[in-house]
This record gives sequence, C-alpha cells and structure tokens, in this order.
Amino acid sequence: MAEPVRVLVTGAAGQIAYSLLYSIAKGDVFGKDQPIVLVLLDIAPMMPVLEGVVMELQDCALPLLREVIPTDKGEVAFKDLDAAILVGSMPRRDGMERKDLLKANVAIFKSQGEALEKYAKKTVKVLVVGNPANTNCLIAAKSAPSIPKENFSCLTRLDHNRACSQVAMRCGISAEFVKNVIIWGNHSSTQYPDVHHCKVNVQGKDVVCFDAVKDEAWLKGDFISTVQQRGAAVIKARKLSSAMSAAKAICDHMRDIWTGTQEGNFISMGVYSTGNSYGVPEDLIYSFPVTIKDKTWKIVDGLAINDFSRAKMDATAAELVEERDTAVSFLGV
Ligand SMILES: NC(=O)c1ccc[n+]([C@@H]2O[C@H](COP(=O)([O-])OP(=O)(O)OC[C@H]3O[C@@H](n4cnc5c(N)ncnc54)[C@H](O)[C@@H]3O)[C@@H](O)[C@H]2O)c1
Ligand SMILES: O=C(O)CC[C@H](O)C(=O)O
Repeated sequence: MAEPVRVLVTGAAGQIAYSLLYSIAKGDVFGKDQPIVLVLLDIAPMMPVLEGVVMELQDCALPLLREVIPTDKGEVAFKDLDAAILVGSMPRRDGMERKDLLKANVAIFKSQGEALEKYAKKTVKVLVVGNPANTNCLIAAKSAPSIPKENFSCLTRLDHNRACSQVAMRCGISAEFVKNVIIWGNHSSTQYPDVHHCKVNVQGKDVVCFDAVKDEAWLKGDFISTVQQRGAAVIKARKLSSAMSAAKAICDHMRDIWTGTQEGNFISMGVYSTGNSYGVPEDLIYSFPVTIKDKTWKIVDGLAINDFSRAKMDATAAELVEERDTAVSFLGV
C-alpha cells in the first residue's frame, strides 16, 4: 500500500468539517487504496469539542485512517503537508454582510499562508473554503512565496454543483447528466453562473443547455440569481451557513485535483488569474473553467464569450479587485 498522505483540515471542530471528515477518512477524496493521516486544526477554546470529533473518527473504525492529530498549534498543523483544506474562519450569519467577514477572516489566511511557507511541503495543494474564499486564497498564496501560486485554489465547486442541479431539476433529470456549466469570478452574489457551453445529456445524446431547458428567459434571469443567492437562502432558512453541500463540494474539488477531470468535462474552481486568456485582471483568484491532469489545472481556453457574459465576468472581477485592494491595505501584504 502507498505511504499515507498527510491532510490538514482547519476549522475541524466546525460544522463543515463535521460533514467533511468522514468522507475524507473513508477514501472518497484521495482514493480507496490511499492511507491518510488527518491533521485537525482549530482554536484553543475548541479543543474539547475537537476531542469529541477525534473520538468519533476513531469509532468509525476506518481502514484507511492511520492517524488523527488534533492541535491548536500552527507548527504541528502545517508540518509536511500534502494537502491543506482551509475551512476555519467565521461564517456569515443572517443579517451580516459579506464585507463584514473580510476584516475578520483575512488575517487568519495571512498567518496560515506564513505557516504553509514555513512548515508544509512545497508540493502541498491548498484549497481555501473560508469566506471571502477567493481573497483569502490570494492572501494565503501571497504569504507563502516559495509555494507555487498554482498550488492554491478556492472553492467555487459548490456554486458549480448548485448550477448543475438547478438545470437538472428544470429538465427533470439527474445532475450527473449536466456538464460544463461555468462559474466565473467571485464566490459571492456577483459570481456569474454561465450555461453557454453547458451540455445536457438527454436520452443518451448531448444537447446544448438552451435547447434542453427551452426557456432562455429563465436561464438568463432566475437561474442566475438563484445560484448567486443560494448561500444566502440557506443561511436564511437554516440560520447557519451551508455545510453538508459545502463538504460534498470540497470532496469533489480535491478529488479532481488528486485524480484529474474526465475527458471532455471541465469544472469550476478559483485559481490564479495571471496569464489567463479571458481578459480577467491579473493577480486575482478568479473562478474559471478548468481541466485537471497530473494534479495540475489548466484554464479551458477559447470559449466564445458574448456581450451578456462579458459584462457579468467584468462585474465580478471588479468586486474581486476591490476586495483584494481592501485586504492588501488592511494587512499590508
Ligand atoms: N467557499 C464556499 O463555497 C463555502 C461554503 C460554505 C461555507 N463557507 C465558509 O466556510 C467557513 C466555515 O464555515 P462553517 O460553517 O464550518 O463555520 P463554523 O463556525 O461551524 O466552523 C468554523 C470553525 O473554524 C474555527 N476557527 C476559527 N478561527 C480559526 C483559526 N484561526 N484556525 C483554525 N480554526 C479556526 C472555529 O473555531 C470553528 O470551529 C466560513 O467562512 C463559511 O462562510 C464557504
Ligand atoms: O455567506 C454567504 O452568503 C454564503 C455562505 C457559503 O459560502 C455558501 O455559499 O453557502
């Protein structure tokens, strides 16, 4: 059997982690033959809760789980990592603005970037989940200059899955028959869920999404706003931020990094924008359509962009530029 991979989950005593850890530990992400050492970081006051999570992981009696290391110390958490899933941070509650999170959370990602720089393997794959995810990811990457920027990505797979599911429900089919939706930009309400390149498999044949759905007004209107507002709608209903669906999306994202995307399929993730061919400003973490091979992502180039899409891609880029500039001036990075 292979050597264990060392995987860090931060915010390990929180609600996303509670859904996530079991899936990772049973092999859904790194493979059914891949042993795992799970490192669990949370803040000192949460250590008693984290002990309970560790007990439950032990009680699952999972064959791939070689060791569980709970800690509140950066030098323990970030050492020799193969993968880091950075969840730990404050979620938005009902009534809070997303911008309220920026100041509260971005400092966490500066210090965790510095810890990655100091202790992790240079090959570590870092997935940032904590909001504002794109800007936190950019700050973490900037704070770890010796780790390639390409090793950092942020989660927009939840938005991608939401978009697939909305189209599937509209067509009365399963979400597995919807492929190549795109989430452009920020994991926020300015994100642009784009179905111009999406295909829906209807009775064994790939059909363009607009022909399968047969309702252009919905695809250019309520579909977009539903996906953009879905996180807020879950918070309003649950009084808590999405967790089960976020954990599922984290697994999809990291599994695709580890094992690659299927031929002919692309997925959405927030990646470093420098050098992109879509005219998105440089030095952002912006969600693009990507394919992944050998643990390396590549932005899907050459997709036609019409004026409708261009305006929405630019609006979400403008929000990211503003978030980055606020974070940089706040942190002085
Ligand atoms: N990108 C996405 O698609 C997406 C989706 C859902 C939630 N989120 C974000 O994920 C984050 C976590 O959500 P949750 O529902 O699990 O929140 P939660 O409050 O249930 O858990 C967060 C955990 O992080 C811990 N934490 C806080 N500061 C920390 C630090 N410096 N180091 C380590 N741990 C720390 C807390 O103690 C807590 O246990 C939030 O920012 C939320 O907005 C992102
Ligand atoms: O705070 C929000 O609006 C979104 C929370 C979370 O990122 C989600 O998408 O469910």
